[in-house]
Amino acid sequence: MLEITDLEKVYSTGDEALKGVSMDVEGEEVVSIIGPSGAGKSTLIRCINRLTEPTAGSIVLDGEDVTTMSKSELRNARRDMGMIFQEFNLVERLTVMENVLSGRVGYISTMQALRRNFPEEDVQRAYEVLDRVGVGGMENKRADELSGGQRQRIGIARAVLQRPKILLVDEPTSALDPETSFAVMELLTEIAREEGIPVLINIHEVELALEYTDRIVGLADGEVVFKGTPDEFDQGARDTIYRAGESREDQSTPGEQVQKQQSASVDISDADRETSY
Ligand SMILES: Nc1ncnc2c1ncn2[C@@H]1O[C@H](COP(=O)(O)OP(=O)(O)OP(=O)(O)O)[C@@H](O)[C@H]1O
Repeated sequence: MLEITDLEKVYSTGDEALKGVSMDVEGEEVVSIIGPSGAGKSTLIRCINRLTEPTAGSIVLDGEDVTTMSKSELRNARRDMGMIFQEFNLVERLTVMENVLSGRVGYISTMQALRRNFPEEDVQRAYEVLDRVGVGGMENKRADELSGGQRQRIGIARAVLQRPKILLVDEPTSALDPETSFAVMELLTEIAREEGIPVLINIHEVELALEYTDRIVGLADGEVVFKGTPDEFDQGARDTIYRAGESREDQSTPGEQVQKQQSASVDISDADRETSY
C-alpha cells in the first residue's frame, strides 16, 4: 500500500532530517512512528504527501511514486491521503459543517467550491461522520467555539469524508490533555478499521503507540533504529531509540542549537508549501 525507500530530506539550512528511511504500511494496519524530538518524525509524515519536499528516495502509494508526480497528479494523489494535524488545521471562522465538507473540495469544480455547493450525498455523509466521531448536532457551530478534543474530532471527520486510501496523522494528541488523547487515539484507530484503511501516526507518547498501534517504527536522528510490534518493544528498544537520539543531540553545542532553531524558522520554501495544501 505505502512503500518508502531510502527517503532523504536535507532542509535548506543543511539539517539532514531523514537519512535513508525505508519502511512500509500494509493493508489495514496502524503504524506509529516514535522517537525523540528532532528525530525526523514530522518530516517523514509530511514528505509522504509532499507538504515537505523530499530530497531523495521514493514513496510509492498504491503502486504510484508520489515523489515524481507533477502538480496535478499530486493534487489527485492527495485525495487518497487523509491528513490529520497536531493543531487541527481548521478554518476557525467557518462552521463545523463547512470545515468537514472541505474534505471534499478535491472532488468538485472550483466554481462549486467557491459557492460551497457540495453534492447532497456529501452533506448527508458529513452528518453521518460527524455523528460517528461524537460531535453530532454541532454542525452550525463555528470551529473556534469548540474544545481541542472536539476540534480534533472535526479534523478526523474531514479526513474520513475525503474517502482516503490511507490516513497520515501528525502528532494528533500533542495539543490535548491525557484523557482526551486516549479518546482521540481510540476513535482514530476504530474509524480506520471501520473504513478499512491503514494509518501512519507520528506520535510523541510511547504509551499511546503501545496501546493503539499494530506496529512501531522507531526513528533517531533521521534513521530507522527499531521496527517491531508493541510486544517486541522492550527496554532495549526504548534505549536504542531514545538514547541514540540523546547522544547525537548532545553532540551540538547550545550555541549551535540556537542557530539551528533560528535558521529552521526561516525555511521559506517549506513554509510556503504548508499553506498550499
Ligand atoms: N522547516 C525546517 N527547516 C529546517 N530544518 C528543519 C525544518 N523542520 C524540521 N527541521 C529540522 O529537521 C530535524 C527533524 O525535525 P522534525 O520536526 O521532523 O522532527 P520530529 O521528530 O518531528 O520532532 P518533534 O517531535 O520535536 O516534533 C530537526 O533537526 C529539525 O530542526
